[in-house]
Amino acid sequence: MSRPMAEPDPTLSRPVLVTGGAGYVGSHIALALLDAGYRVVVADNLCTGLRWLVPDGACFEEVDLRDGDALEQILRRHDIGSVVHCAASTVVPDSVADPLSYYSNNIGATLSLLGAMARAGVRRIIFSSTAAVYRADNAGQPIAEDAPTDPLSPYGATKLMAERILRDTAAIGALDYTILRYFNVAGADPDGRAGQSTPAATHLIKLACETACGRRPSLTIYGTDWPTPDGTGVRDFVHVSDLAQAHIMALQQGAEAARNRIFNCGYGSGYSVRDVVRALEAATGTALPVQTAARRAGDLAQVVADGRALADTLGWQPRYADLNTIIAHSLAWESSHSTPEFHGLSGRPK
Ligand SMILES: NC(=O)c1ccc[n+]([C@@H]2O[C@H](COP(=O)([O-])OP(=O)(O)OC[C@H]3O[C@@H](n4cnc5c(N)ncnc54)[C@H](O)[C@@H]3O)[C@@H](O)[C@H]2O)c1
Ligand SMILES: O=c1ccn([C@@H]2O[C@H](COP(=O)(O)OP(=O)(O)O[C@H]3O[C@H](CO)[C@@H](O)[C@H](O)[C@H]3O)[C@@H](O)[C@H]2O)c(=O)[nH]1
Repeated sequence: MSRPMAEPDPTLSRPVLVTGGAGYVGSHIALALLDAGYRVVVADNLCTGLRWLVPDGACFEEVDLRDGDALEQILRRHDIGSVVHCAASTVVPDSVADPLSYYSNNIGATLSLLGAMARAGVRRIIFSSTAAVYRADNAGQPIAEDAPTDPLSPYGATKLMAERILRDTAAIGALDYTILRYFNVAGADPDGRAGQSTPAATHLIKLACETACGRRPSLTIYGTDWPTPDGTGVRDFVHVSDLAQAHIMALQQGAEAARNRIFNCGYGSGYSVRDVVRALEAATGTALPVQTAARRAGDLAQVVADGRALADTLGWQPRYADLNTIIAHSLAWESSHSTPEFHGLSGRPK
C-alpha cells in the first residue's frame, strides 16, 4: 500500500541525516521521512543495525559516528540540512555490565557528530532520548517532562549527559535541538516494510511475538509481585510508526514550537506484562507458554508517560495508540520476515 506524498517543508528541502537508520527505530524514521517527501541519508556502522532495514529510497553511508572527519565529509557531500540522531548502544543490562563501552559509544558518537555538524554548518538536530533518564521513584504516576531525572543505569546516564551536551551547545547559539524521550517502543511498519529485527533484542513484545511464532519455548514474566493491579510490570507502549511521525513534526516545526524543547513520547496508557500476554493470545487464538521468574534487576513497577506536551505543542496525533494494533503489527512482522536463519545476512529476508 502506498501513502500520498506530503509536500516537504520548503525550509527543509535539504536531505536529512538519520544516524542509526539501519536499526529498529531509525529505519522507521527513515521510511516516514521518505513517505513525507524528504531526501534521506542513513549513517550507521551496523554494530546492531542491519543493512537490509535501510529503505531503498535512502542513501546509505557505513560509518562509525566517532569518526568525525568521515562524518563531516558525509554532511558536506550530501548537503545535509538537519540530523535525526538515533545511533546508540541501547541495552540497559549491557550498560550495567560494560559501562565504559556505553559512555564511549553514546557520548563519543554524540560529541563527534556535534563537532562535525558545527564544522559543516548543520544546526538542527532531533535526539533520541529515553524514559530511562527519569528518577525511579515516580510512585506509579504518569511522568511529565519536568519530573526529576536521575538515571538508574549507565545507559540512561549517557542519554541524560547527551541531553546536557545539546543544551549547553544550544546555549551558545551553535545549534537547535529537539529531544524526544521515548517510552517503550513496539510495533512494526503497518505496511510490513520494517520491524524489530535485532537478533539479541530484549524487549517484551518482541520476545512475546518470538514465543508466539515458536522461536522460543516460552516467555519469562519477570516479577509477579510488583505493586501493580495484576502484580506484573506496567509500561506505556508507543507504536514505532507513531513515534516516527513525532520526529517529522519536530523537524517541520523546528523553528517554532519544538526548538530547544524536550518531549515525552508515550500515549499515557499503561499495560501490564499479563495484558501483553492476553492480547497476544487473543491475536493468535492460542495460549502463550509462559513461566514466571523473580524481578529483573533494575526494573521498575510502572513507567507511563504524561505525553500531553507532544500533542498540545506539536499537534502529534497518534494513529496506532492501541495495544491490540501494536501486537498485530509486531506479530505480522515477526511471522513473515524475521527468521533466525536470515539474521546477519546482507539480503532482505524473503
Ligand atoms: N527501542 C526502544 O524501546 C527505545 C526506547 C527509548 C529510547 N530508544 C533510543 O532509540 C534509538 C534507537 O534505538 P533502537 O531500539 O532502534 O536500537 P537499534 O540497536 O536497533 O539501533 C541503533 C542503531 O545505531 C547504530 N549504531 C550504534 N552505535 C553506532 C556508531 N558509533 N556509529 C554508527 N552507528 C551506530 C546501530 O548499528 C543500530 O543500527 C537509541 O538512541 C535508543 O537509545 C529506544
Ligand atoms: O522477557 C521479558 C521481557 C520483559 N519483561 C518485562 O516487561 C516490561 C518491559 O520490559 P522491556 O521490554 O525490556 O523494556 P524496559 O525495561 O521497560 O525498557 C525499555 O523502555 C525504556 C523506556 O521506558 C527504554 O529506555 C529502554 O531502552 C527499553 O529497553 C518489564 O516489566 C520487564 O520486566 C518480562 O516480563 N519478560
